[in-house]
Amino acid sequence: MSSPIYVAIDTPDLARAKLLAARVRNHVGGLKLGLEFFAAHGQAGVREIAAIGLPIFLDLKLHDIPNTVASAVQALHGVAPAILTVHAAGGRAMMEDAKAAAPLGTKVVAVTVLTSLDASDLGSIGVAPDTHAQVERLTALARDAGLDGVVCSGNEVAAARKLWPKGFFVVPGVRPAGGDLGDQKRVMTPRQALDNGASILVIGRPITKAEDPDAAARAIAATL
Ligand SMILES: O=C(O)c1cc(=O)[nH]c(=O)n1[C@@H]1O[C@H](COP(=O)(O)O)[C@@H](O)[C@H]1O
Repeated sequence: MSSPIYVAIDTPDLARAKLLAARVRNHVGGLKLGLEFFAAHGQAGVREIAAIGLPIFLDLKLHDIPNTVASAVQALHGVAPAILTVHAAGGRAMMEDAKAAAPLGTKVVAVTVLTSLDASDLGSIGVAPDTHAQVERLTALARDAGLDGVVCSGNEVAAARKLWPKGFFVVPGVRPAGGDLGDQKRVMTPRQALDNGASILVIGRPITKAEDPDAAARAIAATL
């Protein structure tokens, strides 16, 4: 079975992205490219990284009116990523239209509550300050909209999977024991996140900022 680790290649520097991807390629299951990389290099850049031969998770976290999101997803057919993100908070119609516009083999997954937010952050944007309840609510909405899965933290993934046993669960906010949290607030170790029901783990800085990214990826893989 291929590794559940997707490395977040978060850099606007194409040469660095290629180097990182090439260094970790034998010990991870896929590569995640997000806003930072896409803003700098667009689809041409995605194709260059895809040429390394691993599945691509294109994390654009689309969140707009249904027509705009569907048109953006349609415009991505040239890269047809393995996984694509939208924000569940965009609503059911937006998610339905995003899925309908996606290439056949692309899993469309919805971000529930960002792992950089805690209960008090939810309160500050007018949402009930309960991350579990909000993840569960948005997971049910994504399931009913016909998406493939959701993104949530390792803290909520067991409860979310209970609501959607066949869903595809993406867990970021993953840190090896004692690792630097950075801007993440809801974190978990890779082993715990998998045990709780994650389908894949998104791991960025613990690998990409390590002196030896390949060794860091291997060390994390060894804990799984
Ligand atoms: O959709 C995501 O991948 C995502 C959702 C979320 O709630 N939290 C989150 O951190 N991410 C992404 O996961 C990666 C985490 O990176 P590190 O914190 O460096 O491991 C980043 O690329 C984030 O954009």
